[in-house]
Amino acid sequence: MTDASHRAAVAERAARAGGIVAREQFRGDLSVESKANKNDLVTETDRDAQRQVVATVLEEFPGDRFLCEEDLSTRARPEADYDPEAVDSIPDSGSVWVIDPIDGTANYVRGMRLWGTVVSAVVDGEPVASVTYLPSYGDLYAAGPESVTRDGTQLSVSGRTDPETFAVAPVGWWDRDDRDEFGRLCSAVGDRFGDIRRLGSFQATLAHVADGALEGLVCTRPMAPWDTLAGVHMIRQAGGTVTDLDGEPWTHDSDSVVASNGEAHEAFVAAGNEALR
Ligand SMILES: O=P(O)(O)OC[C@H]1O[C@](O)(COP(=O)(O)O)[C@@H](O)[C@@H]1O
Ligand SMILES: [Mg+2]
Repeated sequence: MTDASHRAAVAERAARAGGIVAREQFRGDLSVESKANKNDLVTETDRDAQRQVVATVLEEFPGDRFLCEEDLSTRARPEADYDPEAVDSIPDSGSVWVIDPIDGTANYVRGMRLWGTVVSAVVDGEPVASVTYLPSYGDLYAAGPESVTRDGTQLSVSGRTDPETFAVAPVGWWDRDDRDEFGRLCSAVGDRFGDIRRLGSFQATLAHVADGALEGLVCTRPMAPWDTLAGVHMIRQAGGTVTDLDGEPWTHDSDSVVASNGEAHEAFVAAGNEALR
């Protein structure tokens, strides 16, 4: 087994393990707190699921580093041999695991099924394996070095070529003072494409570009690697295109995300830039 395939297997096992913890508490009696604002939510379950993901990874890769959405200050598990080492950005060299224990916490809290547990294994700055597990749907997306699958079936992006038939997601959310940017983005997307979706989980939206359900998405804001990295990797393995608003290939420190099936990518870039004007 190569190091990459070992990491891919562990990413899948860890995402499943964390997702099962979250699924057990879904629609239960949740303890909900807000973080940066009233609508930026975290539950105790986010932390429980993250602990499970981290503990599963540490069983196979003790000493590896982690970039996680939630605080990593507590031990992975009481009897763990290692305190996990947290980093706050993706290092250029060495390995790191990027984790969002529940992407779509607002959906989760509302009892809506679209949320996922997301794990990427990154080596020398690049993802070698990414998994998005959507426990309430039972779907597991997994990207390795050469392909991406959903529940074992290989994926490719949508084959549609006519933008007037595209379904496109304007992604992200804004502070109240900047919210007209979202309005402009919806308008710019509506002017160019057939239909709009906003799903409440960035990683699920990216997975749906990889599986061809959506033709693309536009996010005009900087997002964290746990919101983006796994799904960007999936779209590339499915044959799609992912850039920033300058049309340059997306990297984990890009300040925007434009993802498409590769058809009319310039129209997606134009929609994002129009929203910023
Ligand atoms: O697709 P939408 O509705 O724009 O939602 C995107 C939002 O979903 C999220 O990916 C949800 O993330 P968390 O639940 O992990 O906080 C946000 O990062 C992002 O703002
Ligand atoms: Mg989250």
